[in-house]
Amino acid sequence: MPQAVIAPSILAADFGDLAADAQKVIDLGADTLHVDIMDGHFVPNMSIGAPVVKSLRKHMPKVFLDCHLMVSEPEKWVQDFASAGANMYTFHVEAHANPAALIEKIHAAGMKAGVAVKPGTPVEAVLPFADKADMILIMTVEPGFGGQSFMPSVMPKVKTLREKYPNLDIQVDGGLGLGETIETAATAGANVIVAGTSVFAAPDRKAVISGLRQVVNSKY
Ligand SMILES: O=C(CO)[C@H](O)[C@H](O)COP(=O)(O)O
Repeated sequence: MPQAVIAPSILAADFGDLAADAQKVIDLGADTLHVDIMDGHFVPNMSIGAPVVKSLRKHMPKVFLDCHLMVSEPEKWVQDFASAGANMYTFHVEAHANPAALIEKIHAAGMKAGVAVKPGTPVEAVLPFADKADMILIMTVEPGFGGQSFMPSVMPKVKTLREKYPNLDIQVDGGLGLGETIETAATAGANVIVAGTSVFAAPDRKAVISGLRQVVNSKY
């Protein structure tokens, strides 16, 4: 299993002071920033778009920006996000008819490509792309909102992927924090951990980031 990657979701950050709040979690030990993009159509909520990624990039030239596109037309935004400075572009398998072609397009634009699945979508939907994508994201909540409860029922998807792809980056996203949720996800084989509320709302963010990392890295 690859090493832990701790990716705080800026959905839970202070949007009025975004670059500074995001930089704080990097300074406290986070590896990357997870940037949630919602279009109000694929999910029943709206968040931010490429201009905010561009601003973040200006303030933090070296931080890895892992962008999760919860949008109905992921193909439409590839160039905008590449130009804005995104490092990874993760789209939903449910939102595109030809994921392999979209992965190629994302790579051609100079970004890493991730493929995400909603809780109700079987893992078989992403298996054909697990050796083409740089990361598979198994959603552990229904996408659209931060602060929801982790769904352990999706862990068999993580286990299946980990058994088939020992070196794959497997991301989990939604409701993760110290305690039972990270134990469950790491035991199943997840190594890229998105955590919004549990990091940004914590009195001791550093302890949460290092605690999540320790649990994941204890599994291999
Ligand atoms: O993708 C998301 C919602 O669609 C968020 O990244 C996710 O919910 C993380 O937030 P939290 O850790 O607060 O649950």
